[in-house]
Amino acid sequence: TQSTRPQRLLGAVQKNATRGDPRSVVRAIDHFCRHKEWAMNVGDEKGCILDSVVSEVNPAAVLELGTYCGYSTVRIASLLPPHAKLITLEFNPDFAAIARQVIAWAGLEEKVQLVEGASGDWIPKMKEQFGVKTFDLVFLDHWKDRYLPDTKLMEECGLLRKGSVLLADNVICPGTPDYLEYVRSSPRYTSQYFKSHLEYTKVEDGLEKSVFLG
Ligand SMILES: O=C(NCCCOCn1ccc2cnccc21)c1cc(-c2ccc(F)cc2)cc(O)c1O
Ligand SMILES: [Mg+2]
Repeated sequence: TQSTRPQRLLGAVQKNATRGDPRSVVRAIDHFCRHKEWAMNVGDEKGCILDSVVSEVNPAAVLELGTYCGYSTVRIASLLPPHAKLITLEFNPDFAAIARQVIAWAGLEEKVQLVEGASGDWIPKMKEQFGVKTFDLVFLDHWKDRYLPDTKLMEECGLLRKGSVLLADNVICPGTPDYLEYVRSSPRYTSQYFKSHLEYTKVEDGLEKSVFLG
């Protein structure tokens, strides 16, 4: 039977990356997506911006909304201090199954908890289910029309503290206009746009970094 693109991406990781070497996993995925098949990973250009924000925040607790094949999960987890935890949420069970194997190949299982399901269902249960107090960093990369409702939900559930950083992918392409309007106009956030390009293309895209002011 036909393989899926995520399965072929995993094959490229297992063929070209070294077990336990997160950077080689990232490099293998970027090479596959640039030269073989495009896929919706944050990619190498926006990935460098992601890396710099993660390093600056040096988070103990991270939430990623949208795992896909685990590319940004591996980038983030490889930069976390010891004992820091990354919870990543994926709606699609087939994507989740591939991501688990990519994360394992990178040797980062200890730092990552992959949860399957919808953000609207899981965000209200984060504290009781995972013993989370607040998130130091949230990477939004899931359905673009869920960025705003889920940000409001995280506020309501007390998952953000003064200084929590939201980093949102795709604020230009595919675009998240209602979310951008909200974080840029709300007195409760300080927002900054990092201009870049849609992964593996010349199309404009960017990341929006928003600091919650409490
Ligand atoms: O659609 C995208 N990502 C989202 C996937 C589903 O996420 C669903 N999902 C994952 C957890 C989760 C939790 N709760 C609900 C839904 C939840 C996405 C799309 C593009 C893109 C840009 C141009 C094109 F021509 C075509 C596609 C680029 C990106 O970087 C993206 O991230
Ligand atoms: Mg994205």
